[in-house]
Amino acid sequence: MADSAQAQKLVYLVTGGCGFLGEHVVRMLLQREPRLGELRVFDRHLGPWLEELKTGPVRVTAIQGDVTEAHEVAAAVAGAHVVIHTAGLVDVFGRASPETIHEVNVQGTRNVIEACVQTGTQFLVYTSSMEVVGPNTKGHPFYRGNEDTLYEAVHRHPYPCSKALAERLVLEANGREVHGGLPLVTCALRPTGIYGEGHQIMRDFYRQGLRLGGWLFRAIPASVEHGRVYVGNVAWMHVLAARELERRAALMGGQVYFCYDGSPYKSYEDFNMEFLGPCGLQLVGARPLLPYWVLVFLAALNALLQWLLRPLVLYAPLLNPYTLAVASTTFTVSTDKAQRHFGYEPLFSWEDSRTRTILWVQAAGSSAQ
Ligand SMILES: NC(=O)c1ccc[n+]([C@@H]2O[C@H](COP(=O)([O-])OP(=O)(O)OC[C@H]3O[C@@H](n4cnc5c(N)ncnc54)[C@H](O)[C@@H]3O)[C@@H](O)[C@H]2O)c1
Ligand SMILES: CC(C)CCC[C@@H](C)[C@H]1CC[C@H]2[C@@H]3[C@H](O)C=C4C[C@@H](O)CC[C@]4(C)[C@H]3CC[C@]12C
Repeated sequence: MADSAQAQKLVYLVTGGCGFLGEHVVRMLLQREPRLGELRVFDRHLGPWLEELKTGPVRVTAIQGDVTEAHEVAAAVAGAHVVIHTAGLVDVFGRASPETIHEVNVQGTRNVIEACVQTGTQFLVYTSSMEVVGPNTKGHPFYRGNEDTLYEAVHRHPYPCSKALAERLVLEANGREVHGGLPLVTCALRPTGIYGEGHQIMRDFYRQGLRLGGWLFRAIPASVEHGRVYVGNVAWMHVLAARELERRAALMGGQVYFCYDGSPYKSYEDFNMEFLGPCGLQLVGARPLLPYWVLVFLAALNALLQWLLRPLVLYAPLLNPYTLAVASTTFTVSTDKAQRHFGYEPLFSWEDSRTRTILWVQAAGSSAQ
């Protein structure tokens, strides 16, 4: 990737490339990365949509593999110039065990780093999460904060714990010597709640609203702001960061960046209504219909039932003490660090992001997808 090799074609590897975000990163790379020569898509579960990409001008290689298997990761990384590591177990509902979450998110990330070092891959972009910062277990608001805002990050839940540990590994690996003698350059991107085409929780809320005759019931006060960012912009930020890591290694190496765009600051439910409203749903109540303590009680009851039923059946509802805390604690970002460091500007306006998401909810909600 030297000056003389401007026309050199690059090999990119996207782990988790068949997930919600990963698919957008894969498609974005194909559309917007002119130096792309080969795109390797690594995932435990490969999507059938990959087949259609194989007919284009860029070589697309689908690799079924597990990030917890070091040899599979090393084989996929060998010869790649850039790795975008989005693979992760996103579970805040208690579906997977804490050990499994740790294994995939922490050991999987360690395997990716070691594979880069062993095989000589120099550039690594890691998909972190806002949750490496918060909301914390004390319910402190993070109001339009940035990467330098002081905040007491206290993690107990396995998912944010694992993302925080993995992010630290990635940042600490910056500067390590990779095979061939060059330094590894890493950075971490921290999306807030991602929305857009492929967002399964949004689709689930839509279907639930349809089942309830078109009504959803407000649970969280409208004054609680929850950060959201459009998936296309998060993908674009990954592509840009990966592209600029080489040229701006000294500035970007070892840095974290919140993902942001022009999406409005709203409560989780009011934000969802931006899409579900035009799809025919209504949110009942200007204020929460149930007192907060009732929600706390129901969330605790769900956690107890999950624990009691675990030997028999997996009971993993959306409401639990952790998701209630996340949804009811203000956490929003306001920053321009990605713009200053690597020239990021959102590719999709809020209007565009909204329209694309509405069209997807309408299509996905009515199909058996
Ligand atoms: N969805 C959000 O709101 C959000 C917000 C912040 C950060 N993130 C982060 O973004 C990344 C992608 O999240 P997503 O929402 O697209 O989730 P997702 O579940 O849709 O995608 C994750 C992908 O990783 C793959 N994967 C899981 N375990 C694997 C393993 N052991 N080996 C190989 N592949 C494996 C899955 O098959 C899946 O395709 C994650 O790292 C997540 O922590 C997501
Ligand atoms: C209390 C109920 C009314 C609603 C419950 C909503 C709950 C399922 C939602 C609220 C906030 C959501 C999380 C948030 O957008 C950010 C992230 C970060 C990311 O790394 C993984 C997904 C996650 C945890 C969202 C999961 C769903 C949450 C908790």
